[in-house]
Amino acid sequence: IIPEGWEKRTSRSTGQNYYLNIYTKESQWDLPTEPAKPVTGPERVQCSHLLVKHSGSRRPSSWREENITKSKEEAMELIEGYREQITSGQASFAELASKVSDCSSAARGGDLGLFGRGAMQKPFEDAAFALKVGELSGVVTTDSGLHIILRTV
Ligand SMILES: N=C(N)NCCC[C@H](NC(=O)[C@@H]1CCC/C1=C/[C@H](COP(=O)(O)O)NC=O)C(N)=O
Repeated sequence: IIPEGWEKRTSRSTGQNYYLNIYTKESQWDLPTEPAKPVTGPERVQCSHLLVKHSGSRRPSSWREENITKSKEEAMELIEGYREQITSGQASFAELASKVSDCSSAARGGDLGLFGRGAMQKPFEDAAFALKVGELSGVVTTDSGLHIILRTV
C-alpha cells in the first residue's frame, strides 16, 4: 500500500510508475516508506511591497499625495506598469518603491521587516506566505489599495 500523503503516478515519457508527495510536489521512483506530512510554510517572512492607493483605500492619503482621488482602475493600470518595469529589469523593486509607493515603508525601499501570520491584512499575508524567497507577487488587493510584494527572507 502507498503511505498517506503520496500518490502513484505514471511517467508520460517512460511509462514507469513514480510517487508524488502531494504536499511538497516532489516525486520519487521508489515506493515511499514513510507518510508525507503537510508542510505549514514558514513561521515568518520578510517582504517589501509597493503600494498604489486609490479613492477606495481605507486611508486615501500618503507621504506622496495628501488626498488620493485616482480610481481603482487607474491604480491598477499604474501598478501593472510598475510591475512590468521591475520584471523587465528597467527598475529595481526598492528604487521604484522608494519613489512611488504610497506606504511609509517607501523610505526603506518598501521593506516591511520580518512578520508572522496575523500581522498584515489577510490577502496580503496569504500572498506573502505563498511566495518563495526572491519571488515577486502579482497584484494583491487589500483595504489599503493595490500591492506588489517581493519576498526577501
Ligand atoms: N508590521 C508592520 N511592518 N507594520 C504594521 C502593518 C499593519 C498592517 N498593515 C497592512 O496590512 C498594510 C497591508 C500590508 C502592509 C500594510 C501597510 C499599511 C498600508 O497603508 P495604510 O492602509 O495603513 O494607510 N501601512 C502601514 O501599516 C495592518 N494589519 O493593517
